[in-house]
Amino acid sequence: MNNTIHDLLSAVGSPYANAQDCVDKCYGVEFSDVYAATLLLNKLVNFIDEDSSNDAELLCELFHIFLALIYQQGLGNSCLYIDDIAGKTLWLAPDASNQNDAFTFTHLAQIQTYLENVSTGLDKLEAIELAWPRLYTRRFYHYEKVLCDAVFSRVGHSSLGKNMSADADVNASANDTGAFEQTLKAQWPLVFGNETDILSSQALAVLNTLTSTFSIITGAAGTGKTYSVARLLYLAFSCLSVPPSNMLLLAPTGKAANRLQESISAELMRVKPVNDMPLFYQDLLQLQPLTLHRVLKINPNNGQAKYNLHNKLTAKLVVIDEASMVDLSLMCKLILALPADCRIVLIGDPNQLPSVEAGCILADIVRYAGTTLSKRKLSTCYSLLGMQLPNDVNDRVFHTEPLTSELASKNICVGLTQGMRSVDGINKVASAVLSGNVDKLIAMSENASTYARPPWSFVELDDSNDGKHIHLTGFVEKYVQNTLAPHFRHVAEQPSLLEAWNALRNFVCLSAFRVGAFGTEKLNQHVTKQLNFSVPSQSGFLKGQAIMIEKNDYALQLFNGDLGIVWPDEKGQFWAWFPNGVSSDATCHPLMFRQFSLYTLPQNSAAYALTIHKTQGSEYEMVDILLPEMQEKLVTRQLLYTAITRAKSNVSLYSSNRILGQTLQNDIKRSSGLDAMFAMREESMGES
Ligand SMILES: Nc1ncnc2c1ncn2[C@@H]1O[C@H](COP(=O)(O)OP(=O)(O)OP(=O)(O)O)[C@@H](O)[C@H]1O
Repeated sequence: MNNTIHDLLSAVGSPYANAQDCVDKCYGVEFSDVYAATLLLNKLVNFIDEDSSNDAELLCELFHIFLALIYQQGLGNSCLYIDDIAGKTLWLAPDASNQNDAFTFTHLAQIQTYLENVSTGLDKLEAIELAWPRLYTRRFYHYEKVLCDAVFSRVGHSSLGKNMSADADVNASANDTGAFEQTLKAQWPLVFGNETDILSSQALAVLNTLTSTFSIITGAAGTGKTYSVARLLYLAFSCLSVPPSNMLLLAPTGKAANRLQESISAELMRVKPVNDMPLFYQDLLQLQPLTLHRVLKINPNNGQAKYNLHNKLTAKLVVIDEASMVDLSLMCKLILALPADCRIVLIGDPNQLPSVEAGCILADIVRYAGTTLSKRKLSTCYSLLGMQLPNDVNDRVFHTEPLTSELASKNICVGLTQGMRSVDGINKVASAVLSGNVDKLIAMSENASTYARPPWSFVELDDSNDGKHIHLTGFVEKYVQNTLAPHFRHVAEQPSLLEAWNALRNFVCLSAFRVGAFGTEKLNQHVTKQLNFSVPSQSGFLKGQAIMIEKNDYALQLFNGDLGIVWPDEKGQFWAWFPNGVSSDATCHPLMFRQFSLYTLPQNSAAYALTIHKTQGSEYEMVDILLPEMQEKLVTRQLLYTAITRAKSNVSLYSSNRILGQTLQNDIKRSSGLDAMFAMREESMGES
């Protein structure tokens, strides 16, 4: 068998003349996908018997199965479900112009027979793992297995302090438990002062986390996740004796880590012991959130982590914020590098956009394990504080439905549901998006018409020329002229940097993409054009201009996605200013800025309008969302949900009915085998 893609493709009797032909005929497939699938097949033919290696139909089918696997991984799926492709046509162009293009797979039984015929070869290939009906590349199979092992090995061990347990079924040291309870009762008024009869979901989430080695706190934006984490850190030190030096606060991106620092220190300031500030408290305030890449010291050239299975991190408590953005491979690397007795806490909103790379770990675990606590766990939490479990305690934290899995009885996850920040209307709008309910979304907007500036408005754009709706053509120019340019003119007119920054952060215009008529590039160009002669400028930068960093610069501590503002110093010289979080020194202004020369900044761009992806993890008072004028598969309900939940007070969506309807139909469902692995593990535990 020859080694070139061209030869291999023709040898397997594929319908393609060469790799480019395959790319042209399989809509969405990239050259690298064809290359990877060809390499796999090329290797496999060395390990299979002569009959099979001469069976053109089998090889052609295998080539396309490998191609589908690589293609699915590129879309963020960790595996390929064979039953999802059997008998189906893949890669058909949207206009379906040429019926000969794309590929139709044979039926399930035939694929199963093919894979059985080459099963010995697949084993020898070592790059592929078949866990029928799932097909993986070995790497992703290994990642899911590591994660499954980590969850199961940890959830069996609810723990308090060093060797303690809150659960009745695990042996506890009475002395240690007593000391824990005593300190907890003493510290409780400081952290959850008014919760003396009924515990909120936040308090229960913190107590659950303190008594578990693996736990999750989920909730939409503003439900108090950070509020809970700050109190968890405080109690972990005071009640479990975990020193801040053994705590790791992690986030998936530098920007998310910066934001976490801002919000955590603000929350920690609120639980500050008033007159008698213990020394450790200063250390807690100094706790610097890091990215996962940074803490693991991942070599950007080869992806190898300095800290790993054989060289573990020193940590007793690890909190991973924005966990929905962490991909499978990175999470797996982190878990391998953590000591077995280290508590792992995942924080995030599983309904937001999943990670850019493959995986949807948070959503997978939460779906399988549920977000409610058992009544027994609730009683334990109340009794730790010497409180009685009320008869009418909020139902939502109980297991209200029959448990579907063993893992669901392990009290892994507490869901926070009450919005503490945004007006209630925004949470309802976000829920309607998640349930895909277009009519409800539009109706909610009509009901809101009595407000001066409604919490939610849907501004319908249309092509129909009926005179009733804003016309799609020319919309962007008008929008910039009437809304976006005046906003930034207002920012530039502010008397001080701080006021300009606050004005800038008050409002954001979000678009789904960079390119296209409704893309951020076009919007930014239009704003620059509008403001060019009416706002002071220096070296091509306008006063009050929003600026976004596009590349990490560890030396300058500026990270991809960091947002800053162009503003003059007292001598009139323009600089880029980036907020520095909240100062722990109460005498300083709460918001400090770091100042950078405009000439030495890492790669950056004007940021009058931002993509939704770039604002994941940020919040604004008011948000405008522009959906693209064309139907796009990547514009999904998760994307819209993420955009809407950036708003604290008001959100306006500009789109047509048709595009909105299609967006809500595009529901990201990533394939992963975690559910199946969890179920198999439970089954094997049941048997043993
Ligand atoms: N129990 C509470 N009592 C009073 N204020 C609260 C409570 N819980 C949260 N808050 C306040 O509500 C706001 C939002 O909370 P927080 O930032 O913790 O939410 P979040 O879920 O972390 O949001 P995001 O996902 O956007 O980071 C904060 O100002 C916080 O101080």
